[in-house]
Amino acid sequence: MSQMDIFGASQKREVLPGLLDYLPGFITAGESADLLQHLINTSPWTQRSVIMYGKAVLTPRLTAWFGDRNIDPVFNGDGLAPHDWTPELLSLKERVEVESGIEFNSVLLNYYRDGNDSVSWHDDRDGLEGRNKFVVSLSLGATRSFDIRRKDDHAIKYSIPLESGSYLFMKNDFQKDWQHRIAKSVNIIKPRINLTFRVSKTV
Ligand SMILES: O=C(O)CCC(=O)C(=O)O
Ligand SMILES: [Fe+2]
Repeated sequence: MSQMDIFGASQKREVLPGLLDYLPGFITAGESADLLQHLINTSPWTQRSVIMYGKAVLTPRLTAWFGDRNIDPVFNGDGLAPHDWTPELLSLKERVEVESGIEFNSVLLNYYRDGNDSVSWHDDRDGLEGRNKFVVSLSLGATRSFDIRRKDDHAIKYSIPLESGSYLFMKNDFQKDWQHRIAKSVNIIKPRINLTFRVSKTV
């Protein structure tokens, strides 16, 4: 898998023109470290299960979902309503809205305790509103590789290291044409939290 040349960038990089923008240092190192600890300690973490080959399997990561009160819980992995926004998450939401120009109504937190935690190939379309599924992803803590591949040709794939404090904007047809994952990485022992701001369907 080729490694994209995104090192040394201090401003927005168009990783895939019109589809994927990467902005390192969106949150400063100090604030990222504080937020990581705060979110680890205070978020209502749950481990979701998915049905695979007819059996319930625990997903290898912890999640917490926050959002507006009118969000349709049917589309959440465990069918539960999102938790109410916290002041910290609301302020991050406002910052990503200014940067992206999109108004979001929910955020999914994924907590990767170490390199054994992961998320397998998928796209982010379930439960999201609109034709184009715009998602902003913030990363805190350990750098993990964000792998992407084209749905119609899995040989077209890239790996983007998501640094602490970075902002990734998945826009236009990215979710329609590409899949993404965070693979396991045995030598990573530090935690990482990823926040994906979404426009979820409402009731
Ligand atoms: O952890 C990440 O960077 C990606 C998380 C993700 O793909 C998701 O929550 O849908
Ligand atoms: Fe995703």
